[in-house]
Amino acid sequence: MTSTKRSSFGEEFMNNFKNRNPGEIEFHQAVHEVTESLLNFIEDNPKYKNAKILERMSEPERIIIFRVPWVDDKGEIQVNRGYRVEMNSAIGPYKGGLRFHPTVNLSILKFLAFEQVFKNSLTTLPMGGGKGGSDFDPKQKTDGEVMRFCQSFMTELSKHIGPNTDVPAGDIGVGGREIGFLFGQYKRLRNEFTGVLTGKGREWGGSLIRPEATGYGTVYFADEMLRTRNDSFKGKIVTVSGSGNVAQFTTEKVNELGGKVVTLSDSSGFIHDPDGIDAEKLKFVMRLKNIKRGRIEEYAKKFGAEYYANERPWKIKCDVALPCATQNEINKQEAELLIKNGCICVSEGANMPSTPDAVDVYLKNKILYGPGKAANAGGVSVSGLEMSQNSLRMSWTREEVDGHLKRIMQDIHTTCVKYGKTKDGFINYMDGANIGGFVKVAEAMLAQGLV
Ligand SMILES: NC(=O)C1=CN([C@@H]2O[C@H](COP(=O)(O)OP(=O)(O)OC[C@H]3O[C@@H](n4cnc5c(N)ncnc54)[C@H](O)[C@@H]3O)[C@@H](O)[C@H]2O)C=CC1
Ligand SMILES: O=C(O)CCC(=O)C(=O)O
Repeated sequence: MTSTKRSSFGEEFMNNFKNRNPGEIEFHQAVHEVTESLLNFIEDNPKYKNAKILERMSEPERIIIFRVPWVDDKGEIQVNRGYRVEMNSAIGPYKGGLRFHPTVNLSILKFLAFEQVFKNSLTTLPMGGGKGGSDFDPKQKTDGEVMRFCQSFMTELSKHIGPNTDVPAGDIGVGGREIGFLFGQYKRLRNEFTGVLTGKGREWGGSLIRPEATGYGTVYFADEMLRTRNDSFKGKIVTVSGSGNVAQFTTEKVNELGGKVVTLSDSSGFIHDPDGIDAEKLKFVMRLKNIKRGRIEEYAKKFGAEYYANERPWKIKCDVALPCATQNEINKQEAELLIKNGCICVSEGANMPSTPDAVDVYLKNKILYGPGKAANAGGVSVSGLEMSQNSLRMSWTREEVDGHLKRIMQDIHTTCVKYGKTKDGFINYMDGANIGGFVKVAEAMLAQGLV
């Protein structure tokens, strides 16, 4: 096959895809990245091309959009929009988080749901892909307001989900509090106590290690990558962005493995603490973010660290960078700065935090780059284990779940190496994750006929 033919398939596919999804730039970005990785593979395996697998995988099986009316503390009616994108169920029930954030729109949820399909396939567990959420902003809302919103959101969503159909979980703005309110309303409406959501509390069907899993997994994956160069976290300076669920447990695990985390951020700015964010300081961050729901700037005031308003942490010199906040939070200039300052490894706790030209910089410089769909798959993996425990009506110990998580992250790493190793020995984890995630879903779709 000539390279002209290869690129013309890609171009035609992307043009059609963009015409079908006008203006959805994040969705375009996610599909384009996967397509680039898959072009040669699909040309070499015409069964996938003939069955239009990529065309089908980039079209959601179903999208549900609904009105979410609720009453605020002043007695005023508020109206938000709710979504669930059910992307692909070839290898299991739809599975993926809910995001509550004012920026939520269809493009963002379709990109997240598309990524989730590949990620869930990589976990080795039987989970399809989906994602949902709302443009509701939980910031500065009281617990009562959040509860009323969640109850209204679930009143509609409950018609479309179920433990064998679609199992949502948390994402940005959706943590233990929100999952509790959502679960309570589902149970009340359906009169069923089932594993319809993951990330539940320990006492009511949740799994140990689920809160920690995404952050721990991101660090386990980075550790696996470092091992390929006979290296480890010992003595490494690490920059982390975000200060929510993923950032917190990423920091905890880096500390445990002997590295030093020197930054955290939120949407208002970042803090730099050259002495390191140790266990005591991390406890303060957890209280600040999970209970007080305050701003990261307060860390600087408490511990005398530097605070940089409206900036991101990538100008700080580091060995390892772990973006754990949101999409497109590292651009080309920032990626170049990371390399210039000696960064040797980027492992993505967030979904698609690096812009395409930032990824090009990592690959051109042959640093260790773990894309989100591989590096942050630990969260959904333990969600899968939560579903297994719910089905068995059993709870596994912390050690058991952590052992499974470690093994799954190692398996994902092995898959990336299998499909991503280039002739000169460099491991292109992006290609590896995209091809490795694709094959299992594509084979299932071929086996199940035209659905
Ligand atoms: N919670 C989970 O299990 C998983 C989460 N992820 C991804 O990890 C990332 C973080 O999610 P969580 O920690 O769960 O959410 P969270 O709501 O607990 O924390 C989000 C953090 O990102 C920061 N943030 C949000 N928007 C930002 C912006 N525009 N600029 C700078 N900072 C911003 C927030 O201030 C907060 O610190 C997201 O990309 C999410 O999709 C990926 C896999 C699983
Ligand atoms: O735990 C889950 O089901 C979903 C986690 C998630 O949303 C993600 O992996 O991005």
